[in-house]
Amino acid sequence: MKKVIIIGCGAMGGAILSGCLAHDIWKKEEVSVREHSEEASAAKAKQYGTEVCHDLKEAETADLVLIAVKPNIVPSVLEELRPHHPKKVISIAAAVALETLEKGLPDAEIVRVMPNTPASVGEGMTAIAPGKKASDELVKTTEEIFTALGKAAVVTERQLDELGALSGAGPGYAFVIIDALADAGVLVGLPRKLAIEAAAQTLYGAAKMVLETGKHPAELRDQVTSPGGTTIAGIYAMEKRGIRAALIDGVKACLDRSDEMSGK
Ligand SMILES: NC(=O)C1=CN([C@@H]2O[C@H](COP(=O)(O)OP(=O)(O)OC[C@H]3O[C@@H](n4cnc5c(N)ncnc54)[C@H](OP(=O)(O)O)[C@@H]3O)[C@@H](O)[C@H]2O)C=CC1
Ligand SMILES: O=C(O)[C@@H]1CCC=N1
Repeated sequence: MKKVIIIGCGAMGGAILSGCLAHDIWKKEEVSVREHSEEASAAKAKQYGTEVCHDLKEAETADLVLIAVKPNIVPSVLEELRPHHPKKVISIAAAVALETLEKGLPDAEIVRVMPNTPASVGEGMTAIAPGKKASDELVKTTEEIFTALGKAAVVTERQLDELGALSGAGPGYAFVIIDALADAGVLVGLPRKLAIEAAAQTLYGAAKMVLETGKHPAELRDQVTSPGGTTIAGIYAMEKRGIRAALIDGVKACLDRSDEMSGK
């Protein structure tokens, strides 16, 4: 039996946990969760049907420790963990560099990972950057976990930060776009529920076409835009309002904030 400790079982830690349980990567009894208090840990354990990590001493014998707290909490978690010499650690914290993690836990094999919340429904996109001491086995285990929860790519640490701004934060952008398209549907007369379903399914279907055909998105867009037709009129109006520049600026601002947070 494996022993996995999840430190911080919020939006992302919980998404990874539910994905791993659903895909039989971990069994409930193999996982213990730790929150900032015993009470909070018990509540999360009850929610997911897992065990509670009562004492970080348990990290001494754990096969894997997943750090999934907010970046500003990571230093205190590293301090708490250090005396217990965890062997294998995955950190999903944005803007907390491998160098910082390796200084905090000098004995551990460490991998930095940038997942996203669609991992909870098996459609995640995860970047994996191995630390200096990370064994091939830990990288393989990490790839196995996140491939089961969607797509995963082993990349450099800089690319992980860049992907953080694209795919890590990306679901946030996508939900805004879906919400805005649904508003547009309501504006032209559709019921809200139908408008949300149509907006979400349309983005999902378009994304699937890009992934399955391997065609450039511009080529697929051309198939929708008849000359002098309706779609090109819509795209022209959106381009005039700077839709592309808004998205590019958004990703750049996200990366700049990540660099600022990690002191670059
Ligand atoms: N959300 C996302 O889409 C993504 C997040 N990440 C990264 O994942 C990490 C977690 O983010 P997210 O899940 O959104 O944050 P959440 O706040 O949802 O989750 C963090 C959890 O950690 C708990 N916590 C706080 N202090 C401690 C502590 N000392 N020990 C144990 N648990 C503690 C929090 O409890 P409480 O709420 O009571 O404080 C909360 O349940 C961040 O570092 C973020 O950068 C990476 C990719 C995507
Ligand atoms: O906004 C955040 O801090 C996290 C990092 C990537 C997605 N969400």
